[in-house]
Amino acid sequence: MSSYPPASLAGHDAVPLQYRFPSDIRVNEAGVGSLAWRTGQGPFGQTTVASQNASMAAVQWQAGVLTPEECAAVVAAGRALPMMDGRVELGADSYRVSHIAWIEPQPENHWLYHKVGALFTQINRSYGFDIVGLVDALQFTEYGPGQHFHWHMDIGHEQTSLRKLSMTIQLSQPDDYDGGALEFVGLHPMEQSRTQGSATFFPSFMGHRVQPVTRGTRCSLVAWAAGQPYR
Ligand SMILES: O=C(O)CCC(=O)C(=O)O
Ligand SMILES: [Fe+2]
Repeated sequence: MSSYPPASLAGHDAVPLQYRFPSDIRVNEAGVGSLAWRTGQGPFGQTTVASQNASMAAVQWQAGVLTPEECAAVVAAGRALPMMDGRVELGADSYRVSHIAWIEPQPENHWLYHKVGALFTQINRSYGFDIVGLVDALQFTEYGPGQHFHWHMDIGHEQTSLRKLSMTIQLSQPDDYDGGALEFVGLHPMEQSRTQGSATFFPSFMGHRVQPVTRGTRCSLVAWAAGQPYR
């Protein structure tokens, strides 16, 4: 398994606060707030600390989470479902152009849900996010020539506000297609994510995109581990 940033670059050290917020705010008639601390407490010189999370913005890869046979089975299951137009329009621009199908938790797909559950539970030992399961079905995605998914986050409104940790599994072989690179804001394109059966994990708030496929077909399985939204 590998990750960016490398685990050795970041620690789990506790960080003292420069300034502490009180638990409440007073708002005057004009709607302007001011802070007040309880007697004996103050904003400065507090001993309160917060702990760093070394994996908070880390992308991690794991090779061989699905065998080639399992990848083929997921592609067959996805293609057997009604394929939906995954198009999302952003003004005049097509934000996302691909075909998707939802692999629901029917008995024949339980093995895949168990696999995804085990992968998330294991990788979350480093992220330490408050995740409880999946609220979305598993997403099978297929990109043909010219298809892509522009920069986006997986977190958004409504149900997507529960997403914490994203995973995409490569179902295609690297030479099945050209283009189609999975990229993250501020990081170099990563070749690891092209290996068939490999999983890429990342916090769902990280900006990412899939570059246009220029030849062939790229298939992926995408899942999101969910829990209580930020608070
Ligand atoms: O196809 C992929 O690898 C990623 C797709 C994606 O970012 C998404 O469905 O949110
Ligand atoms: Fe995404």
